[in-house]
Amino acid sequence: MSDSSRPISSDPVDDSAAGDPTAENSAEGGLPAADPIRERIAQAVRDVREQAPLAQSFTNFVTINLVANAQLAAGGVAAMSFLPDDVIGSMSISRADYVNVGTLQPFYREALPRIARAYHDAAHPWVLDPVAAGIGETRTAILAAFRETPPTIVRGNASEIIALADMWGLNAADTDGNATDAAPATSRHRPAGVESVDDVDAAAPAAEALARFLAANAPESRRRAAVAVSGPVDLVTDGERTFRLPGGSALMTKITGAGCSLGGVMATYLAVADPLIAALAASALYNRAGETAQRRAHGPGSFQVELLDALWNLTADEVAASPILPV
Ligand SMILES: Nc1ncnc2c1ncn2[C@@H]1O[C@H](COP(=O)(O)OP(=O)(O)O)[C@@H](O)[C@H]1O
Ligand SMILES: Cc1ncsc1CCOP(=O)(O)O
Ligand SMILES: [Mg+2]
Repeated sequence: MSDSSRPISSDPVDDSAAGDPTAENSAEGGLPAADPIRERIAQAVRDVREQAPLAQSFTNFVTINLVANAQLAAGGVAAMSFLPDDVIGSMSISRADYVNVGTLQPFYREALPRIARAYHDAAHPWVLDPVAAGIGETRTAILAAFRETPPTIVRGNASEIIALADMWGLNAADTDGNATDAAPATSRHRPAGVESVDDVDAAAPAAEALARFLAANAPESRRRAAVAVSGPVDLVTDGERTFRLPGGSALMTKITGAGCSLGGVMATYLAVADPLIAALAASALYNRAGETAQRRAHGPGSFQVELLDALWNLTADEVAASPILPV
């Protein structure tokens, strides 16, 4: 008996089933093929493969291996550390960093705000993955502290983005990106552990408010920022422009670390590109890679292997041609 809730393909590999992303783009009012954003995405993919930039990670210990392997497969270089002196000292060689609060230890409460302060003072670009935002006193204290020294990109699922915006006092009534003195330290909103309980579209106002806040409170030398919300259709915004990126595979929810490794790869792209392009490029790469992997996999195990191979094999033009729909 088959179980239709199991998103597992056992069909033979047929890459002709890949569809034509260009046709999907024009059918759905996507960015035109000649839009400069597409060329900048392709350039970011090529630059990472040519320059192999280091993007350092302070990440959770469930998915740390997949994060490193995904960064390598995208063409970057990985280094993982949990020591503030290591992370801060390596800022001179790491061109962008990735911070993920999935599995916290008590000492991270002091370490992570110190690292974020160092990033801010050095105008060092970084991606925050606010895994399980809204859950736990230590995580809430750390995420609340980041409001003073905000990241360049926030990447999370819909519930995490809503919870972080809520925690920082950036609800729909405060969408101008201004910091308020009276931000609540806690969030009323909670994901189900590391899983989202909200639709991506429900997170759009929070994502846009968050992106404006990040840009307005970034170090003076770089005032640009982005927020990427992942789900069946991803949403990427810099606070002024918002895009939907359909695609990917439901099997991405059946391995642990699809979101974390997407965040790590976003940091890799942030090493060579501005925040909006980095967020779009990584999201588009993951969507196309998820589709390729689903066609080839027979379940979650082979899916993870195929996902890494697809991150490696997709061409810059294939990534740039991915459906990107302005909202
Ligand atoms: N139902 C789905 N269909 C297609 N792609 C999905 C689906 N759910 C998640 N993805 C993709 O999986 C990756 C991780 O997203 P998500 O599961 O939302 O992150 P997280 O693991 O942080 O919750 C993203 O590339 C996203 O586009
Ligand atoms: C299962 C788990 N528990 C704490 S962090 C983590 C990994 C979350 O990974 P992702 O957000 O990419 O699904
Ligand atoms: Mg996640």
